[in-house]
Amino acid sequence: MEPVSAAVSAVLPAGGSGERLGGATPKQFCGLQGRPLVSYAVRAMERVSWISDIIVVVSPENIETMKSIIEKYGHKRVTVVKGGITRHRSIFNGLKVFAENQSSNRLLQKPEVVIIHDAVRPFVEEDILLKVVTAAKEHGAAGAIRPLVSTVIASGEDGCLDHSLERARYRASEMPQAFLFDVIYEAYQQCTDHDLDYGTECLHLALKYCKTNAKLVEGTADLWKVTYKRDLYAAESIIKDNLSQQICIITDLKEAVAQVGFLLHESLKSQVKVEAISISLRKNDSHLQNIFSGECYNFLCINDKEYATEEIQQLVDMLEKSNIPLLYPVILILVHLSISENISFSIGLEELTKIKKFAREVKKKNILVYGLLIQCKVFFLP
Ligand SMILES: Nc1ccn([C@@H]2O[C@H](COP(=O)(O)OP(=O)(O)OP(=O)(O)O)[C@@H](O)[C@H]2O)c(=O)n1
Ligand SMILES: O=C(CO)[C@H](O)[C@H](O)COP(=O)(O)O
Repeated sequence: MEPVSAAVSAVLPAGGSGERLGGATPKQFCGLQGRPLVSYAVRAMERVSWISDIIVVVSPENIETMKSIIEKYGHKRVTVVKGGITRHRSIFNGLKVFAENQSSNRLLQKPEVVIIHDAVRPFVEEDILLKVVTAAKEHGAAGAIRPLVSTVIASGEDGCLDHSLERARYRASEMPQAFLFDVIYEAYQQCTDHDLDYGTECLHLALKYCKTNAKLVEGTADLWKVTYKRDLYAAESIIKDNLSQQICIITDLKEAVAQVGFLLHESLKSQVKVEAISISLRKNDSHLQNIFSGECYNFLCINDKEYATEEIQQLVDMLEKSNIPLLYPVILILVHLSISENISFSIGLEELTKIKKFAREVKKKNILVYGLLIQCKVFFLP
């Protein structure tokens, strides 16, 4: 991926009440796999190293809730800003922290490009963010689009069909969107109260007030906005699916063990995202740290040592020390590969008891340890 050659920050409006979803808790604070929806969107931004500040705009009564979410999930580079009564007013408040001195928030460094992304669209990836930011740098504004699912029609005053739009010509406007900061800030400053109270489209404000025709970028299907209750269930299923789709295979440097890891990698890679690393855990490898922060929750450690508890303990220590909170159960499968001429397992009862005890202990930390013994017999040809 080409590096981004502009200062970029992001504003995440999260100040709505989620009327269409219903219930007492606004949708951005609803838990998915035990973690609030807004935290997924913040995490998606935070993972992108070239985004400097992340502004989360929430209603005044939810400021403390948001601050505690930031604390609990260890979010970094986030500033919480008080929202307005409509989405446009919330976004405008978010932008102001880069342009105006305010009593409640310190003035932040103005970015060249600002991303605007609804906090209730949790699955935004770096590549689409990069596309809209690059296009915004060139065109002044850019936004993700999707094909329409249904035809848009207009009804007349009598409640009957007045006209319909040719579906193939129109697109649904989604998020993320990105703007040259000066363009979108100018548009918000110029726009009317009617725009702020009834408008739904930031790209439209840039066009109307700054004559900036946004570049439209084809987005992926999972950019949709959580709006109704069924969307929460869908989002939860996607999260579960993503978690089971990544595995990291760790082998030590011994040739036979590394070979097994390689073969496993080859056979799994068409089905799941596999990271295979061949390291000694003692080296506290930074690559492994990156895998943790990439939110991989499944690890397969293959070794041929008789006493692997020490190694698995190191992995657990590294997991705990990594910045990511252990939000879901981490699965650690310990494969003991015994390659010998004899059929008997070389791992002793004492070691098995130790592993069982260790597994019971770490289960309390949401880390599930499983053990597998594989005996390979070596045949020597005369
Ligand atoms: N006063 C508002 C209203 C909305 N939003 C945010 O804008 C995004 C998209 O808006 P929408 O899906 O319409 O959210 P709600 O307004 O909460 O939903 P509803 O219209 O069903 O009440 C959400 O992240 C929402 O929290 C905001 O920051 N401030
Ligand atoms: O899709 C969008 C941008 O075009 C917005 O997310 C959408 O307009 C928000 O509007 P509403 O609050 O009415 O759902």
